[in-house]
Amino acid sequence: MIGPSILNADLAQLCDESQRLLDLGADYLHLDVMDGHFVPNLTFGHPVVKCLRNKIPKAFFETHMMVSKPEQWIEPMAEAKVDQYTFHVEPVQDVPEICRKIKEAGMKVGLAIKPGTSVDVVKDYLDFADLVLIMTVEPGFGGQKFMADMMPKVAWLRENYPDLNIEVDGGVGPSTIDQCSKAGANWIVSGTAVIKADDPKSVISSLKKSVQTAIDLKN
Ligand SMILES: O=C(CO)[C@@H](O)[C@H](O)COP(=O)(O)O
Ligand SMILES: [Fe+2]
Repeated sequence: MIGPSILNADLAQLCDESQRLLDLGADYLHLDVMDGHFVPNLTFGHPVVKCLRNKIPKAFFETHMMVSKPEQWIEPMAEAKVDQYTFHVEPVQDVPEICRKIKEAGMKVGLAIKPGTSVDVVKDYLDFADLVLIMTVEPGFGGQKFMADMMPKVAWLRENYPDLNIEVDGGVGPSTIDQCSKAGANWIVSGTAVIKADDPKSVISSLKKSVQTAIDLKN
């Protein structure tokens, strides 16, 4: 599954850019929501996601919630018809409670961890989650360098939870995808590498091929 991040796209053309990426083979849209508090950057929130949903009724929307109070945005994002609510566990006291509220609101649950957070932190919550997002850059900005030293987290999760959806996000593109897919990631976020490519369709298809090849080799 390949989900482009539109963070580094022309946000004045959010709808056209999103539709273009879906038409070029993207499986879902990864929407980066930042509150200027959990991360030192601001993007957009549920009003924009809702408008985008009105224009793109069918695609799978994942919101990557880089926010200090993820509980605050569950209802508005559900109203905006978000499919998957992926939040960072670092600022949260009661992770199972947030997971329960997300599910109750009708969305899938993603648990995200920053590079400095051990994968042990999520292991007690996997029964409540549909996906774990391993950040491969410090959250906050697109276009950063991929952190290969996050791959042991992915590999450990894949080894111990063969059916878990594992997403990587940050600096992933044609030159780094093989490390991710070999470690066991099956949901791939790619921003700059897709958006800035001369041929985004072939980038999306090469990312997919790498993931599929790794899955085939394991089976
Ligand atoms: O969540 C984030 C950054 O915080 C990501 O979704 C990036 O925006 C992906 O962009 P690239 O690193 O692929 O350019
Ligand atoms: Fe993201």
